[in-house]
Amino acid sequence: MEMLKYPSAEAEARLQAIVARGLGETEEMTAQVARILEDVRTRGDEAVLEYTRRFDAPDLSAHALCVTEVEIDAAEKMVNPAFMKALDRAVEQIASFHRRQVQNSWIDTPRDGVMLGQLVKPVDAAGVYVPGATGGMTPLVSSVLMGGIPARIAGVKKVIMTTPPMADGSVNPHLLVAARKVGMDAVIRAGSAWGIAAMAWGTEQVPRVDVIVGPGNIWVTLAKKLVSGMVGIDMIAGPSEILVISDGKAPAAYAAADLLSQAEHDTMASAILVTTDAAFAKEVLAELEKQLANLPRKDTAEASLRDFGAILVVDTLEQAFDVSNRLAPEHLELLMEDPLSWIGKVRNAGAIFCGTHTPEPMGDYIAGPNHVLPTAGTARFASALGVDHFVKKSSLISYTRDAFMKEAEDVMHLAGIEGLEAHAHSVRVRLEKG
Ligand SMILES: NC(=O)c1ccc[n+]([C@@H]2O[C@H](COP(=O)([O-])OP(=O)(O)OC[C@H]3O[C@@H](n4cnc5c(N)ncnc54)[C@H](O)[C@@H]3O)[C@@H](O)[C@H]2O)c1
Ligand SMILES: N[C@H](CO)Cc1c[nH]c[nH+]1
Ligand SMILES: [Zn+2]
Repeated sequence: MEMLKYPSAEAEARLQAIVARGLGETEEMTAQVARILEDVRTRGDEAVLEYTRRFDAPDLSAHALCVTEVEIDAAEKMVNPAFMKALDRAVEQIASFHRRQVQNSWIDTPRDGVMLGQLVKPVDAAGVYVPGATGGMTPLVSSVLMGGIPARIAGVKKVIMTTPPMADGSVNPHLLVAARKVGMDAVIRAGSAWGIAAMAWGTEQVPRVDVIVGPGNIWVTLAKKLVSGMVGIDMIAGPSEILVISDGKAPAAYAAADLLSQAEHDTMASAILVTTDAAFAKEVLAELEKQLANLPRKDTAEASLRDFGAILVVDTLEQAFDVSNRLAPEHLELLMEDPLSWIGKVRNAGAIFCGTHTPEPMGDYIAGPNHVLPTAGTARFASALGVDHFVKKSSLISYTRDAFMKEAEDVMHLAGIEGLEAHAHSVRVRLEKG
């Protein structure tokens, strides 16, 4: 990763390349995902099992898509007290944050004889995708909480989750314990596009859901995009992103560590530093080298920094915020003095982390807000996963006879302009009755 002065032609080219990454899909990838979706739609469990065996768990047995209660009982005996303590704290803090998001139904009487309102109702069934990488290598326990807790708070009756199994067909015990903790009704061992397809269409063993939420790699995200419309989806929550704005006053080691925290997620993740301090930029570059050397996921992080990373040196912090607003990053870190006084400059960002002691991973695991966030520039219009993604709102309308009489003429007039006589007649027939 090189250091670039911004604005400059080189920095512009780099930013364009990062923006152009989008989801990173090719036509062939989209076609492949479409084929998988169709295959699962027509062949159900047989197809899901085939893909799971081919990509993740060669030894998966024929009837084992759903994890059993016995497996979860066994998982509870495998996890240690430190995990349970951390899990309990995370659950409590995430639940407390999401309870504040609940919207109640309301009724109003804005005009004499007219009652209007909005009924907020949960969807009947929701599916939570929990990433696990090939063979369940990076089981995102925290994503179980981020999907399950808001669904439960919204009042969804049936909440299931699906995740790629490990090579022997088992699911990581920490995922299972977290699933029981948030009250998942079923855990399905199926990752990638076939996991999404199973929940979207329903199969013999997997219940069909109304809404699918959760993050994932390019295959998961493409599948969610393709099934959306037939089933609700939360957003495009693809490969992770971080943009750090720094005035150079925090230790360079912090900035480097925070960039790597997201780069290690995926070769397609993106990590960018924008700073007003050229000497600091150089120090961060050196720190990245140093910290990368000891990272177990060095190869992934290195590829991410090479392809979608950048260190930009700007003249002013205002320029730094311009760059950030253009990219609309999933995570924006304000690693600077008095970050709150700059909040007004942020227009597009999934989540904003303020100050030296708020590294991005606090939000990934424990702070309370959801870590499922819009990526690929979609923070321009999309928001963090929350209770709202699990409800729908029905409008409520009621007129008394007198109130109807007052507005009937106007309705008939508007219907006439639209050329919709039956609409007008539905009002006229009542007017004529008096
Ligand atoms: N935006 C967010 O809110 C957010 C939150 C957490 C994680 N993430 C992102 O989620 C992703 C997690 O990715 P992951 O890989 O660890 O787990 P994942 O579960 O998303 O992907 C693994 C699945 O993809 C399958 N797969 C691999 N190669 C494939 C291919 N060629 N065709 C079809 N399927 C294939 C694997 O077999 C496995 O089932 C990362 O990109 C991470 O950055 C995003
Ligand atoms: N940073 C991810 C969102 O992009 C969420 C996560 C889960 N576990 C670790 N990180
Ligand atoms: Zn993370």
